[in-house]
Amino acid sequence: MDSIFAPKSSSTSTLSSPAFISRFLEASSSRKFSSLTFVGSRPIRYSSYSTTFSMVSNDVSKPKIITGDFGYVLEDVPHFTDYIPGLATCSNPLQDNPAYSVVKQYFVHVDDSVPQKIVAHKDSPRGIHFRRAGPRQKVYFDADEVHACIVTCGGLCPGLNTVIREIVYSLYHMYGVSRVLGIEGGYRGFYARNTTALTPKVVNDIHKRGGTILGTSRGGHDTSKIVDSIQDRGINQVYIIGGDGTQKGASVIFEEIRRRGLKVVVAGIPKTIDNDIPVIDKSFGFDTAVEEAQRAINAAHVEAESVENGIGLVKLMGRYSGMLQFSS
Ligand SMILES: Nc1ncnc2c1ncn2[C@@H]1O[C@H](COP(=O)(O)OP(=O)(O)OP(=O)(O)O)[C@@H](O)[C@H]1O
Ligand SMILES: O=P(O)(O)OC[C@H]1O[C@](O)(CO)[C@@H](O)[C@@H]1O
Repeated sequence: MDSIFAPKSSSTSTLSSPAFISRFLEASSSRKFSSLTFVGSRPIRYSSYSTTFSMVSNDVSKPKIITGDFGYVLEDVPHFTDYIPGLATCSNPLQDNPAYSVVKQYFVHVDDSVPQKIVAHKDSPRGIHFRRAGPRQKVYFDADEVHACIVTCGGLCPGLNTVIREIVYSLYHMYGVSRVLGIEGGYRGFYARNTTALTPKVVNDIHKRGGTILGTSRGGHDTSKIVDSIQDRGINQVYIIGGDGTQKGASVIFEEIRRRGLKVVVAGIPKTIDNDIPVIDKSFGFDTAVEEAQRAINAAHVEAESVENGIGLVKLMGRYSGMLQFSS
């Protein structure tokens, strides 16, 4: 969440790139997260270690690839600094926050990236890397300037309300932002009349409830109407929580925002109860799903054991992913 705020573009020799781990690889299952757009960006300085960074593609429809020495490949994501050069920056408000300023190395270094594969051989190429998430020292928005919105799309997953709450709390309490709007009922809520003002008070208890307080839906993705609404409402940070379809939608929203040259950040927050995203440790809600599944399995086990030739059958969600079944 901190990565929505990105550090300063230095004046020379920089390439802009997003701060969230930008691009999740396709899952081993059928789920595709190939076009996630995450927010926050920072310049990539030519570091002393990797001296040959070069941008291979800066087309939003194609992967943003940066290469370096020893077979280093950074699969980056697009960001508004790609098309709005020379944006002013300011210090991250967290630098003055006693809760964070005491922690050494709290901020993510501009050159930090996360390797796709942990195991490597001494002679093998360094391989594919992703932008590392986390707070940067410099950000692109003044707190007063920010008008954020949050939307949830696709199916339900445990933890959606917790994610909404954390975004609101972080924006308010860590970054001093006071305008956060809840878009109701998924993508189509952008062009509906109703919205919800999200304040710490409004979201205080929502993590104790299931579902999403914003409501969700499938369908209703009209890109230009959505971006019209973003523009008309003066929104400049868009937090989109949802699955692979939702992230494809987020990607085309960003493309339209880019086409219009708007200084608007689009943050895709991946939601999958199936935990089928490589690179990240665990997707939110997965643990709860495992716990619930265990309850069902245990109950079925008791039933099955209590009768002669008893069989317990529990059907779990997951389609082509076996993580939930395996873990339960
Ligand atoms: N290729 C796409 N381009 C634009 N919008 C899309 C695309 N695919 C899906 N969407 C939109 O994203 C929203 C959610 O998509 P979808 O119903 O596929 O759920 P999902 O995000 O994949 O979540 P789940 O994993 O629960 O199915 C819908 O409003 C849908 O219109
Ligand atoms: O019923 P369908 O179309 O297979 O989709 C259900 C899938 O959606 C999810 O509920 C969420 O992605 C999966 O767990 C599940 O496998």
